[in-house]
Amino acid sequence: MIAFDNAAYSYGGGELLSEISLRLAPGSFHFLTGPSGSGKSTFLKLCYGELLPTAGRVTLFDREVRGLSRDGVALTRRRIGVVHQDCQFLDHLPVASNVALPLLVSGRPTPARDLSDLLAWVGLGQLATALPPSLSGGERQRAALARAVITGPDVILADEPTGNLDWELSLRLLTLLVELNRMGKTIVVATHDLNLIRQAKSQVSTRVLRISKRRIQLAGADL
Ligand SMILES: Nc1ncnc2c1ncn2[C@@H]1O[C@H](COP(=O)(O)OP(=O)(O)OP(=O)(O)O)[C@@H](O)[C@H]1O
Repeated sequence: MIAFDNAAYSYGGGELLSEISLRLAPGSFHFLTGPSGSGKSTFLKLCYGELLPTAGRVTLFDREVRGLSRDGVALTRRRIGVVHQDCQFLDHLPVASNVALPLLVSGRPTPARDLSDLLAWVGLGQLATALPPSLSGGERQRAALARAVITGPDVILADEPTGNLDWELSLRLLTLLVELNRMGKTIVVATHDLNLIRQAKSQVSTRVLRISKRRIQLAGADL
């Protein structure tokens, strides 16, 4: 589904990520860990074609990203939902409209029933008409997750989705990610939170990737 073959990335200085070769299989659940500044966000950006590898190959859904046209990249991105750490919303639009925005932008209809089901699933049914500035941190993250999945993506990438949440809210978000994985979605979560990873491991089969010295390795079972 997403494959790296000897891929590397450099922002212009030395290589930040080197010799990355891995496969994210359909339906897999991966965590990505590593020190601050080691390249976790950069790796996720390579996973959705926001960045192109500066060496080697990244293949998304059997198409090498470097060979994709601009439209090809846009179409590919529709199959990938991204939850950013610092999720941004259009503050003058209610939560429901913000969540539905990706469908609007891609010219697809938003069945009202689907939208209300999705908001209920993330626990925001009562806040559909609220404006984003009134949401708590946990509510914002769940709205961001709803927005990332409304297009029915095959892959969900989440960058420190629980970074600003307390443990209880982190668990709630994790439960939603686990449910998505059980529906067959491929999940990649960048996180510093080893407790979150341990908790996930008790619920679902996950693999942990760790960035160390510019390489990405499968972490041991010692988490
Ligand atoms: N657009 C950019 N131009 C130049 N350098 C960048 C750019 N984006 C990130 N970097 C640098 O690349 C390195 C890795 O950044 P990245 O955000 O991928 O790390 P991270 O592991 O996600 O960090 P954190 O855990 O702190 O979020 C950092 O040193 C960062 O300053």
